[in-house]
Amino acid sequence: MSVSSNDSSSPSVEPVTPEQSEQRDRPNLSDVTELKALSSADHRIPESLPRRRKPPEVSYSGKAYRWNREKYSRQRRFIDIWAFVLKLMGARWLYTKSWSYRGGVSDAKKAARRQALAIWIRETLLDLGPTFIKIGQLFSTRADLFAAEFVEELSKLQDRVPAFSYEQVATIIQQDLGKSIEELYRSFDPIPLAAASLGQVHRAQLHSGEEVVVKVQRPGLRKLFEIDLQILKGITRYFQNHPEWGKGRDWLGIYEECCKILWEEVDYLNEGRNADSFRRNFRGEDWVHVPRVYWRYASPRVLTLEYMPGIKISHYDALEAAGLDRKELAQLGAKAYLHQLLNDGFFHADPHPGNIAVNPDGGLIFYDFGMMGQIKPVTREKLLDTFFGIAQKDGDRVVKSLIELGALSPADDMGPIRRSVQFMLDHFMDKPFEEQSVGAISDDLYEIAYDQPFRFPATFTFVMRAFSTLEGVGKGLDPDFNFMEVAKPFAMQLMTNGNSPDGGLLNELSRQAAQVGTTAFGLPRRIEDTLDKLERGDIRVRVRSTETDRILRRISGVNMGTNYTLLASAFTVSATILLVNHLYWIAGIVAVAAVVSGIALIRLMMKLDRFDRMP
Ligand SMILES: Nc1ncnc2c1ncn2[C@@H]1O[C@H](COP(=O)(O)OP(=O)(O)OP(=O)(O)O)[C@@H](O)[C@H]1O
Repeated sequence: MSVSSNDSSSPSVEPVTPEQSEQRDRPNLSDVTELKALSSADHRIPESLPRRRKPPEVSYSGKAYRWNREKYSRQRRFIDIWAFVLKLMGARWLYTKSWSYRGGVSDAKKAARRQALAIWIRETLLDLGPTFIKIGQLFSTRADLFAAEFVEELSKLQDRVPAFSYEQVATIIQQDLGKSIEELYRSFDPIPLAAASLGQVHRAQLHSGEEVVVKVQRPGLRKLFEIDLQILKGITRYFQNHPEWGKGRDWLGIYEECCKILWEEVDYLNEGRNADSFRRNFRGEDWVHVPRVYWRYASPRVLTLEYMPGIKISHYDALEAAGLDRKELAQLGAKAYLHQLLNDGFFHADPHPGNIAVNPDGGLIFYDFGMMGQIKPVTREKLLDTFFGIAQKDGDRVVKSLIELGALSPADDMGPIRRSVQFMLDHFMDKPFEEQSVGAISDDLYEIAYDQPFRFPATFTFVMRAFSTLEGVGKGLDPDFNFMEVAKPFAMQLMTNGNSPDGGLLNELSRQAAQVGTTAFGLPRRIEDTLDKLERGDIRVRVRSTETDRILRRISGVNMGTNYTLLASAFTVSATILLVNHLYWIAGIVAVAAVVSGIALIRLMMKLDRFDRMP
């Protein structure tokens, strides 16, 4: 990472250009240099601290962002956000109308329009700033809620936003830690190593000599979140009450989930605690590294971490140049995730390639612990139950465990959902389990969930996203990589070593044997199942009686007959009065109405007579 400044007395913070930003994610040989720097500790950090900074208010594209300031006007945000929502609703309405397009509504054209809308949404979210960038990134995991084009476009939402000034960095550190940068750090690089929507990362050195990075939060972020989330609550309520969009969707629940995640992300003390827990979970493993937190230099908006550089896991050329085995790294990545999920129940919920690096010994370094997922032991038990259900292609068991997991909200009629799950099990289980791709499985699941009156909870979608992202990372490193293959021994170990809820596979089998035994002595299994389904309301019994039908039809016919009689009488009386008053034309029209009502009455009477004569 180059650290340079043209004017040491008054250097200005340059926003990272798209080229520089892209450079970070492309295979980059300079990463190897970075590793050498780690071993020799000869990187240069400017000794003198800059005094004046000019806040860069333009983005990489040269565009000024209205949100990039310390103070926000509630009214302005209200107008900007509602303008976006109204435009979105208008665009959506227009895009679904065939008459507005001369070219017609072929599927390809519809998809192209949806794609154009998705691109516009992504760009506008970037314009609307950090809250919306983060929400867009969160929604990019929700293929159960949004169509594929939108999810794909949102997943490209990278927070390439302007860095904020060194002056602002210095003020935040002084306000939060009560000391100036000079007092706290021997040196401090004014140019950020990375700048994202929520904060930026600077290299620094402590007076005790330790190399560190300082993560500083964007000024005014909490205020912006407060304003935006309040406005969004109003919008969410509107959507929830909308007759079409609110149907079957818990938008308020989704809003609450987003709020929880966003507030957790802006608390750097929480991120520090997460980093510590994560390191503790891997303390026995020398192949996973987590930067140490310097708690004396930490606050909700400032986090000082051990400097731990490495080659980004997606920089394949640099990895090869450093003599690292890509296949092995792919396995390690998957192993690290299975360890987190199955052993610890605490996992990194954002494993994009920018957050994982490799050190010279081939160990994995994890960054950014702002978004973590947690799976409680009881949830793990249910997950295992789901696993058994999938293995046995038992749709009932899968749905039941998913309900217990909170992954499915029980609906009045679970029949269609159960049938969809069973259909998926019958189809995707055609292939052996280890040949499945996580991406394909989650796509199937989301396809089932989309348009159904249930939603997956955030944890579940995080796990699926973490797995599919990781699968992508693994396949990039090693085209033959198969996540399921790596997962299988882990799952088998869990099932057989007593960690499983029921004490292992043998216990599970004996439990099932006992169950079968009980059923054999009692009612046949199918009757039991049917009674279960009846109790759950999955089976609807339709009782039809011809006699009741006949009576109902007759009652309804008699009702109609009364109406026609009334109409015919009213029209006849009116026509007579009009005739007496010499209003011949109107009288004629009303008389025709009276005749029509009379004919309808006669036809109805004949129909009723036919019904009565039917056996
Ligand atoms: N301890 C560290 N040592 C070396 N580099 C680090 C360290 N922590 C972070 N970085 C670098 O800074 C980048 C951004 O860090 P991090 O992801 O924690 O910030 P962020 O503001 O949460 O960014 P984003 O929202 O994009 O994930 C990392 O990708 C990594 O290159």
